Amino acid sequence: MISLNRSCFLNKKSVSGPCSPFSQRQKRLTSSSVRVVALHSNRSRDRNGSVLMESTLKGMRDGLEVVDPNSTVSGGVQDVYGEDTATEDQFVTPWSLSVASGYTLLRDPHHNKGLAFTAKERDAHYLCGLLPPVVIPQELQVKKMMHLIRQYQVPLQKYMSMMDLQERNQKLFYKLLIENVEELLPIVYTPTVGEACQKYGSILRRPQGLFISLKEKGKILEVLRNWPEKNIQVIVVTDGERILGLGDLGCHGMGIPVGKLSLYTALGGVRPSACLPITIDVGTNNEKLLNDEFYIGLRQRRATGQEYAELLHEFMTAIKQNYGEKVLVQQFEDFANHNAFDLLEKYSTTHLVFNDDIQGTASVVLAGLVASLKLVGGALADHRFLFLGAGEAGTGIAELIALEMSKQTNLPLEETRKRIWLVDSKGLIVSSRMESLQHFKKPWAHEHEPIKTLLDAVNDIKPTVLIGTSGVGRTFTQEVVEGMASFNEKPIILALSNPTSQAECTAEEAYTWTQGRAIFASGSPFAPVEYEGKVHVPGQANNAYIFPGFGLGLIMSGTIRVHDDMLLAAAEALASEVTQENYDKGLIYPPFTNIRKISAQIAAKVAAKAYELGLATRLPQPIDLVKHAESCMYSPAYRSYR
Ligand SMILES: O=C([O-])CC(=O)C(=O)O
Ligand SMILES: [Mg+2]
Repeated sequence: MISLNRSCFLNKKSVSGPCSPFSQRQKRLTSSSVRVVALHSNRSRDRNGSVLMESTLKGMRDGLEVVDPNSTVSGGVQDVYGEDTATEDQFVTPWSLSVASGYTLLRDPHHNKGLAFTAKERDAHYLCGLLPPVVIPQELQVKKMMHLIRQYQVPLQKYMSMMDLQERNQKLFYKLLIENVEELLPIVYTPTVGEACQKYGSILRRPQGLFISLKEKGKILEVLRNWPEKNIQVIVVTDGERILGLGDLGCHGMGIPVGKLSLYTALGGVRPSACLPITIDVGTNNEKLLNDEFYIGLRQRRATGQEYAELLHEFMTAIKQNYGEKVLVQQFEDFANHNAFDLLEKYSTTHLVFNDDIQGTASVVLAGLVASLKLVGGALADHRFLFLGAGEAGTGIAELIALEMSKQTNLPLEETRKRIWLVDSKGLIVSSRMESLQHFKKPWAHEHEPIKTLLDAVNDIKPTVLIGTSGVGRTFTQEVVEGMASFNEKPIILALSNPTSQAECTAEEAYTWTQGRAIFASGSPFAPVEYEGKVHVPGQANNAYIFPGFGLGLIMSGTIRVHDDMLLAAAEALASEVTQENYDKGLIYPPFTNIRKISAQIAAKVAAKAYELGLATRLPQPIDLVKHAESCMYSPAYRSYR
């Protein structure tokens, strides 16, 4: 392989196709399957070697930070390959590497188009003979893949076939996902991703993210530099200790950051090359994994205390050092409660961090509650809330509801919290338990007699809203749900634990036990239920509604810190997307089909709040933030290669 130094970069005209003088000469100079690659002539490189658009350069010369009006990419997203700045009918060069071959092009998921390579492209890029003769458009490829995926009966087979596609042809993967979001979300995400994590050791093919284990202590920065992409904007990181409601899956938790980041791209339009999935491996306390000869992680019990804190601190420091602080949303995902709260608190003042299980879930649930008020009437402060589960999701949601109530009523937070009750594994959280409570539960310890069971708490508190976040399935029993139905005309019941096996009750149970009166949503999807001739469509109160748009809003505005008001703004934006038609079906969330449009609305509201709070650094503020968000979004359409 020949590699050229930078002075040898050629301009656009010099490699315009198979007949250009340069490419003829190059064919002679190199082996028949090797060629030299050009970068666009209208680009220059900054001090770090990144490509700058002419208009940006002009802006810098003028001493201004500008937004290129013609650019379809912004929000600090660098378009190294020129793919996103080019319209679909312009030509781009599919490599920024100095040398490539047709064979490697087919094996490069970023640029591979499979059978969609045109005859001209096959000729120009040394692909002849490497593909069968037929040329098909991307639309037909989508149809073909969907046909294939629908033939698999087992969800995990569908998952694996999607993962194979992601490794083979990234644009096709995202086009499939975007165009069939309702059908494929349960495959690449909850609930199937849960099963994939449980079996990750045996289904892992090519690693899709970075594994940082205790063995990497002292050299995490070096490990980060092994990742091929440099312009990272979103990191999702797990330590695998509480994967969905499935518990400690150690290193197998990697499926979660990979799945979440594919939604950042498909639902929120963040460029795939800007996304980095990370699993931190400090061991596992899962005996089954420790004894499994195929387990892929460290075979030791979890490091805790100082050892854990030091590794995490080195990681957080290295992240900032390597990627800077403006362009990074760092999403903590599926950590155990004790670490999740501490990490969020510790790093929220120094890093752009976000915990999806605490904050994303809170925002999505608040949106559903705001929407459900249209169906049940009253203001938030007129309702009584009872939670089963006082961990990340439970206390996170409770706090955001209390905050919103406080904004609406001008009552202090301490007062509005009193309308919210939480039950944990030891019963109702009351003030007599204060001493023994973990710190994140303390604000919810109200004056009350101790109550041991959820059923007794339901009958005593008489909540209008019952929310399950305990990670334990089948805990909303018939008696509990019937209790809710006995004192509420339309009981609001949210069974949020994931995956489906951990849901507190099924949609069918919720509708049947309330004679079709429940307003029901769940974390994992349930099919519509017919009860006495009426079809009820359950909503999916899953944080996937919020985090992709939320992340896009932070990125496009160059926000440096997350603020609770941004979570409230995201919730409002989501609630306002529920249409009358949705309400008529009993839905408190809009369908996922329009999620990219919804994400743009959420991104715009989040960015607007960031500008208002003075936390945005990408100036000047674009006039139309929704249009700007839409223009920042990654498109999975193929580009034409010169
Ligand atoms: O992944 C999901 O479906 C939602 C989530 O964050 C969790 O359950 O931990
Ligand atoms: Mg999670």
